[in-house]
This record gives sequence, C-alpha cells and structure tokens, in this order.
Amino acid sequence: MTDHRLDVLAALGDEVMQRRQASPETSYTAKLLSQGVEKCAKKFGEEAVELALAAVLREKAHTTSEAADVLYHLLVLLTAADVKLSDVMAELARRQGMSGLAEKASRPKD
Ligand SMILES: N=c1c2ncn([C@@H]3O[C@H](COP(=O)(O)OP(=O)(O)OP(=O)(O)O)[C@@H](O)[C@H]3O)c2ncn1[C@@H]1O[C@H](COP(=O)(O)O)[C@@H](O)[C@H]1O
Repeated sequence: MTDHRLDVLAALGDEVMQRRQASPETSYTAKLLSQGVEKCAKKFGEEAVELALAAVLREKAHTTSEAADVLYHLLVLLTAADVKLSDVMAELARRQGMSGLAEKASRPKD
C-alpha cells in the first residue's frame, strides 16, 4: 500500500536542494549548507544519536520527532554530498524483495 505522506519527503528533498541558492540569513538549510559537508555530517550524526536514545528510552512521541529531524538532516547531508534522493530510492528499490542476508552476501569483498 502506498502512503502518499511519503511524498512529503520528496517535496522536502526538492526544497532542501533549492535552498543551495538561498541566503544563510533567511534559511536554516542554506546556513547549514554554507558550512560544508563536514558540518552537515556532524549535525546528521548528532540527530541520529538523539533518535537512537529516544527509541531506547521507549519515548514514542520523542522518537517520532527525532526521526523527522534525522530525515531532514539526511536530506541536507545528501545535498551537501551531491547525492540525489532519487538515487537513494533507486538503490532501495533494487534491494526490494532481496533478503538482507542475501544482499550482504552479494556485496563485493574487500
Ligand atoms: N524540516 C526542517 C527541519 N527539521 C529540523 N530543522 C532545524 O534543525 C535545527 C536542529 O536543532 P539544533 O538545536 O540541533 O540546531 P542549532 O543549535 O540551531 O544548530 P547548530 O548551532 O548546532 O548548527 C533546528 O533549528 C530546526 O529548526 C529543520 N529546519 C528546516 N526544515 C524544513 O526545511 C525547509 C527549508 O527551511 P529553511 O531552510 O529554514 O527555509 C522547510 O520546509 C522547513 O520546514
């Protein structure tokens, strides 16, 4: 079943990408992007830790809001890293139907 609320993620992804052109004075996203991929990666990592802690503490409403922060900061990080959300979705689609164990076994060995 398709949940059309997932369209919010794609729309936010477009908005975040457009913020590359915006002023850091008026846009939080533009401010983060102007500080480079390292700053965006740091923010993403912090938000991910906050999400993990909320989940471990079984705080459902807090986990929901931290997950929203993580998704937003993931979109900012992807933009900073010049990676398209559509390419991430294509990778997920490619994996669909394949067990995680089979996917792991199919990875190239170092
Ligand atoms: N979804 C979000 C969103 N989620 C979280 N955040 C911001 O992420 C920040 C995280 O909080 P922190 O206290 O950790 O950040 P901080 O202390 O301000 O940052 P640092 O000093 O650590 O750099 C907050 O300022 C939140 O407002 C977001 N900022 C923007 N968006 C959306 O992004 C779009 C573009 O927003 P602007 O770029 O601000 O126009 C809009 O649709 C917004 O709703």
